[in-house]
Amino acid sequence: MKFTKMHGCGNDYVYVDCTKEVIPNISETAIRVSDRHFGIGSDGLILIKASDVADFEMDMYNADGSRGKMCGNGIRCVAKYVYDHGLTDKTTITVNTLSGIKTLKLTVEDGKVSKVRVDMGEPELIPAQVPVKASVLGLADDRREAIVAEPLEIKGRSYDITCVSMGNPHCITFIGEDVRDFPLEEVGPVFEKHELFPERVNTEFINVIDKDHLRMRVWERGSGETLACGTGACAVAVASYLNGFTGRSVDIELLGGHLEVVYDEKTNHVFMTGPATEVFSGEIDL
Ligand SMILES: N[C@@H](CCC[C@H](N)C(=O)O)C(=O)O
Repeated sequence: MKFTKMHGCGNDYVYVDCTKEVIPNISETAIRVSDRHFGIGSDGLILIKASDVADFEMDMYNADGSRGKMCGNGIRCVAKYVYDHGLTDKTTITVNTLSGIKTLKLTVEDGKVSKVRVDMGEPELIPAQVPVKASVLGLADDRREAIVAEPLEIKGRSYDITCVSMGNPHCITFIGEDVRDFPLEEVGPVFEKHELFPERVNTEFINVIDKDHLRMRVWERGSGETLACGTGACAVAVASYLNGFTGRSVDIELLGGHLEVVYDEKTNHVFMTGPATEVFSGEIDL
């Protein structure tokens, strides 16, 4: 299998051009290639496919082989791949995902994509759609209002949580201590598998730096701690705005870089801008 390793702010995936390759047993292949000791080493596997409804299709798998509906960092890298590898010469492209068609605007410098702006669509706030089982928090399961700053006890500590889907479920909590010192490995898996989240969850732990800046660490369902999460950053921008911590435009500092996110008032869409980087290409026997 020919592959290309790419990352967006350190959130790294193995990319396969499935307009040319056919992958057997995709979940097992994702587990195998993601292994950082016995495989290529990545947060998961992303297949780039032809599409009947958009310019391309993205099919993404986490490191544990589970399928993701959307990947914010991944989709920027898909855009870079298809442009830099000559699959398109368009600088505005559409990509179909399990959470709908996204439109991406590519910035090209010296013939290569350096930066991508993605229209991530509207955030989903209705608890049952995120999905979140609101009754676990003592709220009605058919509630239409967002879950914003509701207390949840995890390992003897109360966290105020806000729940947002950006095509995949996110639980956001703003904490007082420096996120860089937070025991994510202990706490992240407890959030991920909590009964509140019927499809597991991605959890973001956030410091508010000021009205325009946030610092974030993330525990992703299916991959554990990653250096960045694009859908997570978008969910965080929405959550921070709903909590009144920031305005509609924020710079988010992640362990692997920065993402700019705008929660647009007119369209109710979230726009994410960030880098995409190719690391190396290779070939692996499956
Ligand atoms: N890192 C991604 C999100 C990947 C999928 C996620 N772990 C899930 O299963 O929901 C991003 O950049 O958005």
